[in-house]
Amino acid sequence: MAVQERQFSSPSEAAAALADAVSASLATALAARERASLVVSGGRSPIGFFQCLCDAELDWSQVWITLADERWVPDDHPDSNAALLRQHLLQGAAAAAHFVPLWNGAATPAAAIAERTAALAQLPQPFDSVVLGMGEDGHTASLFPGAPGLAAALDPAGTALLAAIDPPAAPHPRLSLTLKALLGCRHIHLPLAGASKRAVYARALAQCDPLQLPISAVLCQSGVPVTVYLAP
Ligand SMILES: O=C(O)[C@H](O)[C@@H](O)[C@H](O)[C@H](O)COP(=O)(O)O
Repeated sequence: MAVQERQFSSPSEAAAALADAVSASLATALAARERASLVVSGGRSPIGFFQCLCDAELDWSQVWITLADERWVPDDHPDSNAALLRQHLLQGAAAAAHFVPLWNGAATPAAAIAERTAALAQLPQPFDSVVLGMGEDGHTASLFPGAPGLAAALDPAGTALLAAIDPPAAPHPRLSLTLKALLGCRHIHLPLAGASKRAVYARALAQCDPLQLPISAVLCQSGVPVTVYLAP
């Protein structure tokens, strides 16, 4: 396993440390390769991290950003992850970054896969950093337990970068990066706050059964280093 744990006394301390680590990974990438890439998750918990990261002193005009997953709603909908990013990350210095959204206005996530797969080629790959989240059902990105197509989206030998997912118990159809795409990176960061998420994380590490707790697919692999930022 390639998991390193870091403990923090509050979610805001964890968010600041995560922003420092991601900005250092982007600075290293820019020094070595001219362009850098970053994949981030939506949901509620990354807002503090986004607000710290957007002020980082980087040549943001050479940074390409996309999402680990998107809810299939217009990009001005309150549940849109793209809207969240525009509001909290693509601000200040980071407004100069190139954002490659997953939502493209197609009727369904499945109908968007071919065109958005081509769009993802704009990002330098492997991605420099992937920042994931985790739900209390063990989903990460939009790889939800019990969703039709989950096994294919979790296949490390699969070739697809995107999967259309209908979460059994969460709102909106989704377009998600597959496990293959998420692992195509130099480093994965996973911030986790609260006792319930910590308990799910401990089970996922112990059981390593991705169909039950999809985050296990990230935690129980050894190809890509994973840093977990734990906060109360
Ligand atoms: O669009 C999404 O819903 C996400 O990308 C998802 O994978 C998220 O990271 C987790 O559900 C955690 O969400 P919270 O941060 O809201 O707890």
